[in-house]
Amino acid sequence: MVTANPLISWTMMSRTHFISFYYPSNETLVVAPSLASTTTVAGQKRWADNTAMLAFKSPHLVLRFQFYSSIAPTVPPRKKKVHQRAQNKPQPLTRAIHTSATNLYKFSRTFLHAPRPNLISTTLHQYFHLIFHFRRMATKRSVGTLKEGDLKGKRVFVRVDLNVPLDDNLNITDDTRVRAAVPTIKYLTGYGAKVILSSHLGRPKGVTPKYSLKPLVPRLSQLLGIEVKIANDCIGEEVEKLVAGLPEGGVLLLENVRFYKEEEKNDPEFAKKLASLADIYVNDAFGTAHRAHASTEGVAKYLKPSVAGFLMQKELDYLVGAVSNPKRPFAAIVGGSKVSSKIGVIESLLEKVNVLLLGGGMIYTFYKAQGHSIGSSLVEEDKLDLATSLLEKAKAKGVSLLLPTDVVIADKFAADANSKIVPASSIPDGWMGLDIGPDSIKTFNEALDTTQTVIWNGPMGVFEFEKFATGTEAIAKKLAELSGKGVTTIIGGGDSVAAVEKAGLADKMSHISTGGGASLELLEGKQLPGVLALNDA
Ligand SMILES: Nc1ncnc2c1ncn2[C@@H]1O[C@H](COP(=O)(O)OP(=O)(O)O)[C@@H](O)[C@H]1O
Ligand SMILES: O=C(OP(=O)(O)O)[C@H](O)COP(=O)(O)O
Repeated sequence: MVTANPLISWTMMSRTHFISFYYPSNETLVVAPSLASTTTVAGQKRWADNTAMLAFKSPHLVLRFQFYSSIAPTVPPRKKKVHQRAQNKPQPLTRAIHTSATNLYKFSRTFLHAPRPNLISTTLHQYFHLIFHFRRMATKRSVGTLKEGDLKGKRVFVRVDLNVPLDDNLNITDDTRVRAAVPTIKYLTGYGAKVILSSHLGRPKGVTPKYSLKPLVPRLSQLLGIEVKIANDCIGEEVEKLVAGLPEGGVLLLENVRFYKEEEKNDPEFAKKLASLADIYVNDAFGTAHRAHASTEGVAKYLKPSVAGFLMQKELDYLVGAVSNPKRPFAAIVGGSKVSSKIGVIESLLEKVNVLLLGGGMIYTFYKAQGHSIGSSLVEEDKLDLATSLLEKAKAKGVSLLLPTDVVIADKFAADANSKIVPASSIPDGWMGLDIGPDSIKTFNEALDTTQTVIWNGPMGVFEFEKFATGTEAIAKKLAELSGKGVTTIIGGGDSVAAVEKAGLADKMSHISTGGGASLELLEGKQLPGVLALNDA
């Protein structure tokens, strides 16, 4: 009988989808026959002979499904004869899921003697929820499906995320996002498309010169090997003229799309104006995919096809793929200062991970919730109850949630502050925790040594100050070392990525995400409007 909450994951292979139900307890394990084996054969629903129905005990896998979807129009040769019908007339994915789920229900009732019918339906509910979520996120049409015939001479509106940090002299201090945008642009120009690039920079209120995209032009031109033109606006006559004058293979960068308040309001008229500039829409702005704005979501309604760029695809592949079906043990490291926006992520991560390490500014909310003195450390008073319930939830789920045992404290928030190392449970008044301590680093490293997949979001301390960068650097080094041993390491979040870049370890990691908020929303199980708006594969 199944009693624990399931973790459901979905892996998309080239032509087959696997859905696995993981129950983190020593319960009965059942491997369900694949859908292809259970769907209608010669007018009869039956289990195929070659699929064993297994029921045995295991701490992990309980139910595993396999089905063929609409993107998998054929079944493997071995099954050709039996599944003639499935081969000739592929089922739409949604029907396949439905059939699959119905079969699971019947199967469970018949072969497990329906121990808990309501449990089965709960499982199916979650099953549907997750499948639709991941399916909608992961099966969008790719820019790679567009070839010369589709692109030559066509105007392509490409939403990129060029929201890069600039110093006071408007020099780019981290060009990761510019470099990440290049493959899609080069692909399009290579096929003779006329590329219209659109992005935001910062959060301007109206036209604000310091948020102009002009400083991006030299670096973009250098990376693309062509002279990128810049418009003074993102809509209007002048822009239309510049677009009309674009040669095949040319690139025009529109001015900051957030100079119009209509952008963030996802105003349909504004979206139409943007769309009127082009024939095709490509969204490659993963970092902004969690925003339903005119240039990320609205515009897709008026341009066909609307497809995902290569960066968008890569991000979804890694984040959806690695998190939906991770190699285990699976660990998450969450730090940084955005406690309120990350505490929800912790809750959803507890459903997925085996190990959860917390650092950065959010730990003090947990300590305070446990009754410890935290001095003047960062705390979100309204999240104390949530912190307590998360600690209980982790315990109930058997997730190893580790808080730092010692911290580096400072007498002020400054690079030259006096500092000392104290147990995390006794921070004196007037002092604030700004980094994790050496014992914590050791414990975290040991915990990470056991893992196969690690996602990291948020630094362990105020790494911008050398004195408080040790914990963050230690984690970056550990992940680089683990990557070398075949562990999948995924870094998301602007500051975490900056810390890894600063340590010179970015190229050692399996994946560096260009989206902080976007990757977190994805991990939380939220749908990204910028992805949903695109055409299905
Ligand atoms: N103990 C702490 N107290 C205050 N700020 C912290 C602490 N630890 C880390 N930070 C700050 O958190 C910021 C990054 O947080 P956040 O934006 O949540 O991360 P990310 O951008 O990686 O998602 C950094 O500027 C860092 O200085
Ligand atoms: O930098 C971004 O987000 P991130 O800091 O969460 O990675 C994106 O460009 C989105 O910007 P926004 O959070 O102003 O919408």
